[in-house]
Amino acid sequence: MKPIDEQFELSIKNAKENNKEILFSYTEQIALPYPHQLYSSVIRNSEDHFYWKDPQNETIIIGLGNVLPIISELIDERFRNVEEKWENILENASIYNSADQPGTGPLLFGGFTFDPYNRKEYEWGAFSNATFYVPEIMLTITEKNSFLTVNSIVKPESDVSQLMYLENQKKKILNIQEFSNNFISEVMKKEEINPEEWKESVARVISLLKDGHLDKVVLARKMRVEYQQDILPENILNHLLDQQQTSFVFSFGFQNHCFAGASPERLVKKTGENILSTCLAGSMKRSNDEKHDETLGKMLLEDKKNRHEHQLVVSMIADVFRKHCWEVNIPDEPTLMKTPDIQHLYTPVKGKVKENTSILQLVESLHPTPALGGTPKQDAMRVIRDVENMDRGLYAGPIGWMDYRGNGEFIVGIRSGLLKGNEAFIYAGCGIVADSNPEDEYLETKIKFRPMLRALGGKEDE
Ligand SMILES: C=C(O[C@H]1C=CC=C(C(=O)O)[C@@H]1O)C(=O)O
Repeated sequence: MKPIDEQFELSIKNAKENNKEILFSYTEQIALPYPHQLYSSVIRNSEDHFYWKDPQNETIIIGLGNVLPIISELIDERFRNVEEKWENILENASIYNSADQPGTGPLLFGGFTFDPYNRKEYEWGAFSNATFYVPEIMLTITEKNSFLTVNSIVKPESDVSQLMYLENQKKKILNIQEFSNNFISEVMKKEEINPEEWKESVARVISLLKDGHLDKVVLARKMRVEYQQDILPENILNHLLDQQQTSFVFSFGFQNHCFAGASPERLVKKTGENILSTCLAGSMKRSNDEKHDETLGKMLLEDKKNRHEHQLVVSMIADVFRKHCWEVNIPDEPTLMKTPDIQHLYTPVKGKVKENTSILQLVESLHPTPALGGTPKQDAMRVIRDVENMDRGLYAGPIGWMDYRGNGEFIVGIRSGLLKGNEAFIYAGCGIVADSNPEDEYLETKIKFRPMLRALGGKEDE
């Protein structure tokens, strides 16, 4: 591969000849100059940024800056709209990448809100129904290698000074020396939003489930935490990385808002023709005592209500996979997935996808699974809109990335919160079925708030 300056000049020539703006992207393999403890510091002072890490540390992707936003306010068409815009950009792009590693080269990072039909609350003002962007500089760190990608929009009038600017920007990501600190300013106020009303909503939904055609509805609620000073996303990320090593850890900064969390739930991963999804539903608290923790796990595996909640998710994901795949692999029985605060029933679903099926088509077909919405899907969404009385924003929505080769990974944005100035809004929900109990569901959401509360430095509830 030719050096970056030669490739850049070729791209300028190309832009001039065709009289249009093109995306220039150049990826090189690098030796990472610092240890992983510094990763969270990379996002410091960067308004638009993202950080992504899967639980196995297979792929860490850190992006800074935003050279190309792809935003959609469409409702049903938002997935296709993002895909079309992305395809148009890629058609003319100048891409130089000799690595065949997924997650390198030009890549879109972002997310879809949970329900574009719902009203918007002020805290989610920065995010559209679909909010994605291509970062200016990006690090991709795999188990064995590290790659640096720079992206830039080349215009007919561009010159090499643009490249000098990019070289400077590269230093931002390569010359990190200082650790993020763990400092979080004092919590001034911590409030659960309408907890009693929420329990009443759960009771209403239970009676609907008892006499209607609905099988399951997931209801969520929120907490608001207020601090003396502005929250620094890098410090929250640092905490999440320390505390939630078995989850996907993400931070999505956009226009001074940051949606961050540690989600245990993959929506879909696509690598070539291989796809993978995770059915995660049915929950039980954990115990510090190993024996008791095992007993709790066994109780969960044998509990009829939780197995029913879980099976609805498996059936739905299996249907979507059977539609899009020529080979599907689903274990007969769930196993347990444990995070520090809670354990879940877990079934991984694998498939080999038919040709020409994109990751966004899969995201569209899967979202929301009955782990976040309910069954039947559309009726459950209507009930959530009616009774939840809240804008979920990106909470429980598909959050993730897709590269220019069509590989990518999306999770559902749970165990998460929105950081905005000196306020944090955090969210937790649970699956309601006919034999649920409002008080138990309330206690379950309390446990699900813990990972974010702990990361935010707020006192954890018992
Ligand atoms: C909706 C959430 O969790 C989902 C994922 C796993 C288990 C769940 C449950 O047992 O209810 C939920 O479906 C949340 O954490 O906010």
